Amino acid sequence: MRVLEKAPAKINLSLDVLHKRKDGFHEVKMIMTTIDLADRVELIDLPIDEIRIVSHNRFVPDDQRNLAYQAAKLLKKRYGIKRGVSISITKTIPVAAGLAGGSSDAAATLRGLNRLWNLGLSFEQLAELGSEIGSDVAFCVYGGTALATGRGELIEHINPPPHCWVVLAKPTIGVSTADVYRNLNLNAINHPNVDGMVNAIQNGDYAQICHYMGNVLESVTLRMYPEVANIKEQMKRFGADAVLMSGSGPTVFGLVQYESRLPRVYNGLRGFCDQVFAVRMLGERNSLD
Ligand SMILES: C[C@](O)(CO)[C@H](O)COP(=O)(O)OP(=O)(O)OC[C@H]1O[C@@H](n2ccc(N)nc2=O)[C@H](O)[C@@H]1O
Ligand SMILES: Nc1ncnc2c1ncn2[C@@H]1O[C@H](COP(=O)(O)OP(=O)(O)OP(=O)(O)O)[C@@H](O)[C@H]1O
Repeated sequence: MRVLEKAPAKINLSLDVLHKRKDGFHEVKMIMTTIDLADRVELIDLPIDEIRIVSHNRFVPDDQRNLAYQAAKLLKKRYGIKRGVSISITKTIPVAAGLAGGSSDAAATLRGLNRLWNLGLSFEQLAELGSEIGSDVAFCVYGGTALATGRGELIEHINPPPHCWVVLAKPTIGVSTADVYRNLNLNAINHPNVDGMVNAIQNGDYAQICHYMGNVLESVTLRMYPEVANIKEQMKRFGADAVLMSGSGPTVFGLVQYESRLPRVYNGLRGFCDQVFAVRMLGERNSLD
């Protein structure tokens, strides 16, 4: 049997870090939403008890380092499953980009294996398993739009933001999330108003959404990689309504309300970056279909 799952990327419309926890992780408060940029994860039964990763992307590990592999292994162990699976990942989401590509592949693997192996697990159970793999996986199990707290695994669903376009530009560098958190100076944080963002989204107020966009991790990544600040500047100059770095970066996204303004932003950025995308904000829970 064969099962196909869509694995969409996320962006953080707002990302605040409250403090460092005893377990070494940081307590966060952030708004995540899915966008129409997705990997494809295909799961096929194997006649032998083995997890196989197939990915024709040289930046994606094809062994136990792959988060999709870890998802399958965790499910097998937790539920004593003695079946093999081939996990074929077609990457569209740039790697190490701040868009949760690996986390979304892991979440898609959890959803897909739940179907392939008829486990009957709820999304809540899958999200709980996912949080053992990485902080972003729980959100990616559900997709949609959410306020995420804890180390990012405590998910509270909120309304989708109003429809708009998202232009993404990723410089050729890859960023280590652990390095960014490690270099964050908690005493010099300019905290974004995450509650203001929640209200703006619940009210469907596009201008206020633009107003409340903020990400404390920008301070670290922009210092490490000045080209990210340059891309932000260019995106503003080409007419995006609001511009922010996603997650720990280095991808920068810009919101554009009117389709007529999109070509100028998209084409302008193509001159600076080789990885540029113009996609729809999805934000609805059924965006995984
Ligand atoms: C930056 C974000 O992508 C925003 O959505 C996430 O906070 C990071 O999520 P992620 O990539 O799934 O992160 P994980 O794989 O769980 O953790 C990678 C590393 O980032 C650091 N980390 C991550 C999440 C968190 N709340 N505090 C942390 O300090 C830890 O050093 C950890 O070892
Ligand atoms: N399925 C996968 N796809 C991409 N990278 C993966 C995958 N599994 C493991 N990795 C490893 O994880 C690292 C980070 O990749 P990923 O694309 O998930 O980063 P990210 O988008 O910055 O994640 P996040 O936004 O959750 O911090 C890569 O360098 C790669 O070695």
